[in-house]
Amino acid sequence: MSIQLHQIHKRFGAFQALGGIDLDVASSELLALLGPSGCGKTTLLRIIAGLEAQDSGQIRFDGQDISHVPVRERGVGFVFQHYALFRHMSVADNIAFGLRVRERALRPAENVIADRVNSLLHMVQLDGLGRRFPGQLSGGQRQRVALARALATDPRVLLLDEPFGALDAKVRKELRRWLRQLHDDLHITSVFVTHDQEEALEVADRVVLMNRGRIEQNGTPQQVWDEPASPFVCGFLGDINVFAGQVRGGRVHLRGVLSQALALDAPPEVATEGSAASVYVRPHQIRLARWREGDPGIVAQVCHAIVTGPLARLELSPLLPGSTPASGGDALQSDMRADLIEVHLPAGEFAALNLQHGDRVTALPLSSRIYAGAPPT
Ligand SMILES: Nc1ncnc2c1ncn2[C@@H]1O[C@H](COP(=O)(O)OP(=O)(O)OP(=O)(O)O)[C@@H](O)[C@H]1O
Repeated sequence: MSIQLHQIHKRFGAFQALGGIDLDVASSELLALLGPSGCGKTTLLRIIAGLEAQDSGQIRFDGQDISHVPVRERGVGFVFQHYALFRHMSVADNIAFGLRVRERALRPAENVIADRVNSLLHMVQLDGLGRRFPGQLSGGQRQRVALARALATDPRVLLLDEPFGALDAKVRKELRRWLRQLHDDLHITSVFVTHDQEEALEVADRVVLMNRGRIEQNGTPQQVWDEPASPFVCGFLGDINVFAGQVRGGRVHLRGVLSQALALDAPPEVATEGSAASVYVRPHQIRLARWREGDPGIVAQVCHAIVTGPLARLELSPLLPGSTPASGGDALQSDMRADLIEVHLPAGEFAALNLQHGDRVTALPLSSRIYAGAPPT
């Protein structure tokens, strides 16, 4: 079952929650709606489900307009963040619920329901736990029951709202891999909401980045990671260093930090001489070396370093323009400080550099994304 959304608008009073969403979800696709709190992800999911009415725009399932079809007739399964299981019902009764509330003519016989419940319990790896009550299960188990319950009625579309949001990091990781596996087995068109970029990139076939009720980018995990379409997307997907720059002679020169022999190629859309640019560099895309006169890079001092397992994370304090790296311009003492630079490097490389607090280094961006305009303040 494919889903097509066309120009979905939604207001809550004067507040525009969705400002014209166009989105196609292919049949059997697992799509993530990703974005910061309040950007409209849940509202969009609820509109697809029919739990919320759009102000305008169309929703089609397999090309058929279901914009005004009530929730019960849309054939969607829904999983919420907070389990939403019936606490007074056993696990088996929870899973059977959607089948038992069907009108008499469509309701399966009790033995058919029992078989279905058993096969769903098996699918979510909870064999033998049908008689337990939700209070006797772990959070991860409860979410799997919620998923089994959503699947019981053979929905055409599965919608999941932060399904693992309330779980601890380890269980969350396990369950998202398991969800991916389950999706690969069932091929049910699924849309899930998350504000966790790692979760979206790891699990989804396609990621839709939302911001303030609009879609900023729509692409495969690889596309949005490698080619973020906007500063917002770049900043949202993982840790980032942002530098102010200026175009001179077709190249971008950094401002606000002291750099040596460093100019970056300006992309065509940022080529106007003298114009402002923003340079986005991920912490692992920086090469670090002990400072030497003339070596290319941003001149900085080591502020802070921690090693966790295979990774060293450093914070560097860049020297300010006009200071001289060899003698003065002590960035650590200065009142005027630029933002700290975050650098990630393999722990072995960090150990080999043998850096101490206050040591002077050059930080060379190996790869960057450059956008027109000054960085956001
Ligand atoms: N029933 C409502 N009445 C008024 N405002 C609402 C209502 N539902 C949502 N909103 C507002 O619409 C905006 C989008 O909400 P929504 O729940 O879709 O965001 P979200 O991206 O899912 O956020 P989160 O990740 O925090 O759940 C928010 O500013 C929210 O306060």
